Amino acid sequence: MNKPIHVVGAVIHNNEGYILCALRSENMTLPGYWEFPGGKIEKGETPKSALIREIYEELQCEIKVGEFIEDTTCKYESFTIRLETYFASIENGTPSAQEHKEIKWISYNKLHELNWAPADIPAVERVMKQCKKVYTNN
Ligand SMILES: Nc1nc2c([nH]c(=O)n2[C@H]2C[C@H](O)[C@@H](COP(=O)(O)OP(=O)(O)OP(=O)(O)O)O2)c(=O)[nH]1
Ligand SMILES: [Mg+2]
Repeated sequence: MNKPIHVVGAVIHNNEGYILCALRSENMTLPGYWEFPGGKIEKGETPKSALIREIYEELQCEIKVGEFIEDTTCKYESFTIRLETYFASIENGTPSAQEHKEIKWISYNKLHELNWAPADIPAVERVMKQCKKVYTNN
């Protein structure tokens, strides 16, 4: 297996159980897949500081990083990704797509309807389960 590229993704949620989902554009790798916004951790960064920087670059807003969700390694054809996901909430600003083809808020119980990047599937499942507990008490 190639050495995994360490990537962080933010599961940005609001108080009504909607999650901000981002569609990768034609000029990115994995075009046409939905993902949690974020990107590669750079030298000297922690997952949390990388997420804050990436979200500012990609969505022009400030987030507060919360609970850890998943750590998944996924082998694609020409590279391997280690994706760590964290819940996050918006502290300042309104998300605006700088690099993605589209961003949209989706209710937690509809997340499975999108065409997710393969590395995201375990996180999507965990988010759906955790949100279901919070919003339906079971
Ligand atoms: N950000 C993000 N990347 C993901 C997810 N799932 C997944 O397979 N990836 C893959 C796509 C990319 O091949 C790789 C790195 O993500 P990226 O392209 O966002 O990296 P970056 O923001 O640092 O962008 P760049 O500087 O390399 O252009 O991880 C996800 O949920 N979020
Ligand atoms: Mg990115």
